[in-house]
Amino acid sequence: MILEVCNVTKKFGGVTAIKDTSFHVKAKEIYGLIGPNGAGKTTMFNIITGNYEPTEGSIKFHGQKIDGIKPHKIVHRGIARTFQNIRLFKSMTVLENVLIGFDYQATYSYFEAIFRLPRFFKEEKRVKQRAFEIMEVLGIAKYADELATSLSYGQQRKVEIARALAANPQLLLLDEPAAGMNPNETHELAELFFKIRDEFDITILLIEHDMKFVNKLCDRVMVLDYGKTIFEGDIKDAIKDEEVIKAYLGDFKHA
Ligand SMILES: Nc1ncnc2c1ncn2[C@@H]1O[C@H](COP(=O)(O)OP(=O)(O)OP(=O)(O)O)[C@@H](O)[C@H]1O
Repeated sequence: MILEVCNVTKKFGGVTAIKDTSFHVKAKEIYGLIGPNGAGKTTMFNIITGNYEPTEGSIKFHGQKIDGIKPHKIVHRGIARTFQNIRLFKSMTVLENVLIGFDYQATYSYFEAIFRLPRFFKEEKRVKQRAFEIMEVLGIAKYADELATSLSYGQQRKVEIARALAANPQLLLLDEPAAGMNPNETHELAELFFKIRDEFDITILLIEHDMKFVNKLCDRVMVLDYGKTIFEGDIKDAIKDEEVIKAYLGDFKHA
């Protein structure tokens, strides 16, 4: 088991955003976290990535407790994420944005960097090469020297995913990756995630509203409604589940 969410509750003052929720994700699975607006999905991501501490319960990654650990240390452990609203550096190129994801992995010292010693150059070359490999897989290498914000919305999402992959994660968390995309782009994105899972040998946990996309991509899902788990299991069963259909006001019919 790569990720175990155990009886997590998160309260913000009087608001209970997540209530006694548990689920687990297996290695190389594509797992969906779904539910209506305000259900607690992003809060769950923020707990897994160390941005929030759970009020109760715990998170285990490869069997080790990670709740209470700072976000940058969780990235070191092997969990990277993208955000609901694209967060790219506006004045940077696509390549520079991807390179940001590598920073913590630098093996040269501050001293070696200042004096531009050989290890610095060797490491810089290795990192740049890896950035191009990642951009190649995502089909954005041709835009390497363009300003990231000059790309289409769909391509910018890929830059964000490339940056997350640069951290060399074992678990990738994607917050509404298909938001704002047209059906063609969404179809292409689903294929890309299968490719990413296989080529980078990683597990994907994603939040998504587009049920067609979830149905195509996910092995299993967890459905939250007002912070409570209303379904956990196979996507094929989720789309037939009465309570899930009710919470989604029939959205699943289109899946
Ligand atoms: N930092 C915070 N302080 C106070 N309340 C918060 C905070 N973050 C989230 N909440 C509340 O927790 C609940 C769950 O919010 P959350 O953003 O996790 O939902 P969501 O399922 O991700 O929704 P959406 O699909 O709209 O992104 C909401 O009632 C929200 O207002």
